[in-house]
Amino acid sequence: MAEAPPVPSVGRMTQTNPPVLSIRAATKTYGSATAAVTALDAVTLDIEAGRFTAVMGPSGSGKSTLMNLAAGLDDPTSGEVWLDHHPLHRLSDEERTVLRRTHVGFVFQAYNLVPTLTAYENVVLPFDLAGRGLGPEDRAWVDRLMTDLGLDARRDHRPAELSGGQQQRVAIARALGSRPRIVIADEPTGNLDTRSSREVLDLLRAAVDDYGQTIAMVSHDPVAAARADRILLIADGRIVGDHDRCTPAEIAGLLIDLEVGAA
Ligand SMILES: Nc1ncnc2c1ncn2[C@@H]1O[C@H](COP(=O)(O)OP(=O)(O)OP(=O)(O)O)[C@@H](O)[C@H]1O
Repeated sequence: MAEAPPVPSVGRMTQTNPPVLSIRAATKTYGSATAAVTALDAVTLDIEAGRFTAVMGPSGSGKSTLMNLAAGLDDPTSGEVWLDHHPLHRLSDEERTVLRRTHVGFVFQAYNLVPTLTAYENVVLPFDLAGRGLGPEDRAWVDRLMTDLGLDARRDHRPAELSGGQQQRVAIARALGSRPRIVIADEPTGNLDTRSSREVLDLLRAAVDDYGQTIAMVSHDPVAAARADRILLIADGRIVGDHDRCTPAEIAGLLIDLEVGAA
């Protein structure tokens, strides 16, 4: 099976798990000539299996671009993106779509639930999209997720009949239901109040601790990022910091240093 080239021996010393995602010298440029914007600049990194990684950085620093490349939603201008040993940078759009359906779960700030489907139907939608039904094990897993996420009494409700926190829990159940190799969460608590945010972060943390899920989360919130095992800092399209678990205060300090450094 093909492999990503090894990551250069710099950065954190605590990496122990094999990578699910390997990005090598990935550059993404939008536009051309004088209007060209380098959104990502030769980024190299591994996202390890079974860990919760937070990606932080100022607005426009390249976080969404990085996540889009990681999920195969977009192509690097140059460089390599390997997802679970699949070279995304060499696949066609169609091949990437198929791989995404089986390998990637998404949680967005705006929930992105299908309004005409019930909570349960939304959760099992990835199985339908991937063209596979639910086996008995899948059913048991989805039922367990619905229970663990406190959604049993809301199974047959449509998104409009749910609170923001409940809708985000449905989105998390949908992302975890098909046991993807990686869950990509883009500001998952951005629209939630403090209590719902904490619940959502507890669930993401539990998915990593109890189910061995791999999660990469973009967030602006130091409290959210403090739940992660690793904090990646990005500025001007480059990784400028790579830290093991930090407190919210430490993360806030890192972000202030970034802003001050950029001023
Ligand atoms: N489709 C596009 N066309 C042109 N430029 C783009 C496009 N998408 C992103 N950019 C530019 O690339 C850079 C990185 O954008 P990106 O959305 O990745 O940043 P971000 O860190 O996610 O920002 P935010 O926190 O505000 O969401 C920005 O300068 C942005 O203007």
